[in-house]
Amino acid sequence: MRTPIIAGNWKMNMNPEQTAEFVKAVKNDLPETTEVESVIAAPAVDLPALLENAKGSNLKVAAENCYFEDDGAFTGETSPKVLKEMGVDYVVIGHSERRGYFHETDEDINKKAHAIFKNGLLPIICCGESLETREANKAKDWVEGQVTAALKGLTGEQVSSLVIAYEPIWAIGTGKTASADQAEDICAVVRKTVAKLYDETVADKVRIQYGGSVKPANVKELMAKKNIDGGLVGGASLVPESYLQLVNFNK
Ligand SMILES: O=C[C@H](O)COP(=O)(O)O
Repeated sequence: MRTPIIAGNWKMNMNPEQTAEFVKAVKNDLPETTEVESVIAAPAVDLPALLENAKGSNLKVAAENCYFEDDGAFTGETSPKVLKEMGVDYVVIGHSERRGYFHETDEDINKKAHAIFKNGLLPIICCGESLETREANKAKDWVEGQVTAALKGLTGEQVSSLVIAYEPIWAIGTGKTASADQAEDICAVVRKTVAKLYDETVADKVRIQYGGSVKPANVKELMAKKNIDGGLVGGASLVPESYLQLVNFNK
């Protein structure tokens, strides 16, 4: 009953010309949005090209980040209000690269989640542990803590509609995928955390993605798991053929 959601996260890898070419190459072979939601998260500078070329297709558009204020003196930031005006659907927040390189805190991520909802967008909230945390057997507590902090003050209705992406940091861009069982294990913790904070109905509705070296070769096995409703895909989302195999994983 949860619609699978496969989102490419391009990170800082494409320009507007490449964006336009990519969308032209995939737009006619995407599944119906009721069957699988196909999303691309692109850098802010590529969003106009992505939106323009995706018009009338089944491709949904995400920003890779935004600020938690709508406007003001915040040099270099991206307004969630303007993202909405442009026609963006989702905003990725709390990616481990933003937490690590740009020092984003749980509190920032929570403020962003509120700002995203205020503007009628939907967040894809990332969480995930480092190798050190996993080896110390603390991955479950860590992820539960991140999810709890990110959702603070959101309503059950809001949480039912958002997406949580579990991305173990040690599996990102390393070629080391968490095994389907390891991924399922923590995605189940994410759902249990939502049930504990809200209730079973909200937990049944929230969609949970796994991210970390997802590719056409492992997407089916991951998507077969009970608590995995999608993927947040970096490297393998940059090539049209590979992206199409990912979003059409069930064919
Ligand atoms: O947001 C996507 C993740 O960071 C995964 O990246 P990757 O598929 O290149 O490992």
